[in-house]
Amino acid sequence: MTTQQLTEQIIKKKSFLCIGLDVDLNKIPQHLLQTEDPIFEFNKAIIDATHHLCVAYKPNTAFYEAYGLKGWKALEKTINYLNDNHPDIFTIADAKRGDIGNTSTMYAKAFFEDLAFDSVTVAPYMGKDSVEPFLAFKDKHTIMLALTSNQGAFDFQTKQVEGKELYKQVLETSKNWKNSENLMYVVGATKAEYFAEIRKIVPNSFLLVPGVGAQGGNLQDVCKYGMSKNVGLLINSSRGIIYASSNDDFAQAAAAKAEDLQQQMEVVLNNK
Ligand SMILES: O=C(O)c1cc(=O)[nH]c(=O)n1[C@@H]1O[C@H](COP(=O)(O)O)[C@@H](O)[C@H]1O
Repeated sequence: MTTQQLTEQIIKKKSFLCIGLDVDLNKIPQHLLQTEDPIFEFNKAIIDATHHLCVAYKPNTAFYEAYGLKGWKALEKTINYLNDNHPDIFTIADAKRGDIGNTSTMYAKAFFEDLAFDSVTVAPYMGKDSVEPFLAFKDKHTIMLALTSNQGAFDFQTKQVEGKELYKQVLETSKNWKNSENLMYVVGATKAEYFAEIRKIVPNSFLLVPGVGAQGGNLQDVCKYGMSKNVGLLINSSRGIIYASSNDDFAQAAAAKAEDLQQQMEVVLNNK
């Protein structure tokens, strides 16, 4: 998928919501545990109830890897279900990968070719030759961690390196990498006050913004400082949407939470 197609979808659906599919078997409704593939059944129900309200889904691979082969199968079924039924929706494998070049190429093949995700999250720590193998894939997107939503972001990311915060170095340096047009960046919603500075460096890049909902980030503040002229935001909520109810009505409850965020986004887009 191209960023142009993603932007068109945002305008059409009046939404830049990304729903995080972080499935925890301890949190899903009990009755699903009797089915053959509870993780997939849960995801399918959530997708069926929410696909008109969001433009992206982001399964975090940790929640699948934790269940071994069964979990990975459920991830494969989920991405296939999305690609078969909602090919217009942007898909993010939240795997936070990155390694020496030939290893990164294999990670990229796993997520872009074998599983056919549109994008994957990557850590910048190992530098250019660890990220460029991901960028080499046409119409696939590499979402690099810039300023994360957690407290630990202050351990390294905001520290000064040669007179500039490390996350700014990451943004500036990566702009010059080969195929950098395939880069997007992660910026946590809990760090809304940093968005204006970030937009000075990457005015047009898409930013994946987790941290709204369970982590307490504020949607309006993120939009105020982070929106680009082409919107340029994908705002993620995982637990705040998918665990809205643990009863039989879980999918409808998730849809209600997603709709609440979508409505707020529509207001922002109308006032843009
Ligand atoms: O890359 C991410 O998506 C990510 C980066 C970050 O800085 N903070 C962050 O919470 N995430 C992910 O975004 C999701 C947030 O989930 P909730 O807090 O439940 O909405 C989880 O899958 C996190 O792993």
